[in-house]
Amino acid sequence: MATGAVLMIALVLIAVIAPLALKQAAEQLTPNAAQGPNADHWLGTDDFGRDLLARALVATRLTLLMTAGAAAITVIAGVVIGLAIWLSGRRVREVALRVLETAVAYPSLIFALVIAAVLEPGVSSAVIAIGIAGIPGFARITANLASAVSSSEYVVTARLLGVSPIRIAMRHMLPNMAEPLLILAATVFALSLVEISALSFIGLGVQSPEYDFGRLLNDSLGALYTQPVEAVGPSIMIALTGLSVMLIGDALAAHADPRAKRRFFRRPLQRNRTVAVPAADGALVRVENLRIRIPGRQELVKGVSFAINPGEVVALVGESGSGKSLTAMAIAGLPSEDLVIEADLLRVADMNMLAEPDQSRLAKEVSVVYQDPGTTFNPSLRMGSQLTEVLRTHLGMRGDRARKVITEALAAVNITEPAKRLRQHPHELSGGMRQRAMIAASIVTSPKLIVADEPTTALDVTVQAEVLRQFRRIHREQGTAMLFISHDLGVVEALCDTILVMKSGEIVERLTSGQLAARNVHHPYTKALLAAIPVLDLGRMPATAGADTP
Ligand SMILES: Nc1ncnc2c1ncn2[C@@H]1O[C@H](COP(=O)(O)OP(=O)(O)OP(=O)(O)O)[C@@H](O)[C@H]1O
Repeated sequence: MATGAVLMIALVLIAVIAPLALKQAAEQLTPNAAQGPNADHWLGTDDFGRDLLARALVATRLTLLMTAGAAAITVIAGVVIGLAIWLSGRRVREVALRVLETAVAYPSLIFALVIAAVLEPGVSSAVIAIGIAGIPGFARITANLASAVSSSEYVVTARLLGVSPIRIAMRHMLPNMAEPLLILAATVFALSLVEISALSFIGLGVQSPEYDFGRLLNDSLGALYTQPVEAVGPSIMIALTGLSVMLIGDALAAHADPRAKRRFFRRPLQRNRTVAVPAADGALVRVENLRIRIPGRQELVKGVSFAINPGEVVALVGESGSGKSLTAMAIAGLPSEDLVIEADLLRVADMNMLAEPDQSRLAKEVSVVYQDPGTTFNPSLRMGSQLTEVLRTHLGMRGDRARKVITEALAAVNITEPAKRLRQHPHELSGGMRQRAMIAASIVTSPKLIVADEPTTALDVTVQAEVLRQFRRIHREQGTAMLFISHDLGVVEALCDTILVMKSGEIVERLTSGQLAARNVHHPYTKALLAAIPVLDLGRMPATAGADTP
């Protein structure tokens, strides 16, 4: 952004100052005709003895004004038309979209040439021609963006509430489309620059004695073999103007998509650390003094320590934003790339999670079940190909064998007609079914650890009970260790051996299941959580390995 902005500021300064300071050198006829570059005329002079550098700099004002004018016509008309299409009735919209599609199929420069040829050649006709020629493309893109926003719940609600279409467009739609539109506007500016220069170059744009970059290029054509340096000034100015706008557009795009930006700032995990660490203490997971922070800002997780023994079910409980998911995802090897993860020790089995552990081993030994079964699966792929992916990729199973294994796993989590489910898309399954399918997929590799991040929160109470039953069964049958995240003590009471209560990035209380059952809690926050337990009677799980709470 900085380079693009600095370049653009420099160009604007040139556009303001050059016509005032260099007009004489740029336009006064002198006897120094057709000189090559020299100390007085850095780019030489033209056939009339005018300074070529001065002319290129003076032309910046007219070129920028024309480009801005054309881009403004395209963007304003494009946005108005694109929004109007989505605010009008279905019939008008269908016809308008087809008309736009036909117009977009026609190359905009040829469209501009036709308009410019019809109008009298000159500055305003070039601006109007290029501006109008860009409208269909911009309107089409705006209509596409508007189509996504107009089906969002807040727009539908506003419609139901009787908010006027113009108000819906200004308050609800435009602000939510502003970022991509701004980025596109930068592209439109760069395109308009090239097209306006092209029009002037072929004689349909700016007419002598006025001159823009394209007109200067046109003037240089006659002397291309004898005085080729004449083309250098306007060419460089066109390239610099286009470059500055595209750099600004790129920066806007990076700003709109933080993931694109964070690659540059990514603080990698300590790659130089050894991948394998000794696991002599018998714990499956050991976390010592885990700290997670946003670079340059406060810590989100502030020195958390705990262990999970093989076969143990540990719960991380706490209010929203207390750092449960961050802790769990660091353990699962899925930390957010824009965060800094530090710890004295962070290991699963003998894998050092601060280094980059072997992906294939990680996929087999640690499974993750996420909160929202609606977003876990790719809606465009059938369940079969998604559920069998880990088996095919990491266990090298062939398709039919993988399908057989996953069919059995689906049946084990009480999914009816499992073979049929594999042929279905995610939306054809209920939320509870999708979550159980996720659980089935998480156990087929016989992982040592399942990290379940609020796996029941998005489900209704009866489905919650079924999903919890499945976790309990898996634990009983396979002895898999689990890290179970919840903000609900009632849910974890039925499932977990050890309960770690988190608040503001710290573990404020550690409880065994016995202590929790006996309501033997001390921290006021834990007491408050206990008071909020909903009734969900699942019975207790059989006791497993004892809690290891350093
Ligand atoms: N990538 C990130 N960049 C900046 N802040 C983040 C990031 N991820 C999480 N946070 C912040 O860290 C804090 C802890 O987040 P975390 O997701 O661990 O909370 P949680 O306890 O799991 O809450 P919930 O129950 O709502 O999921 C929150 O304040 C959150 O806004």
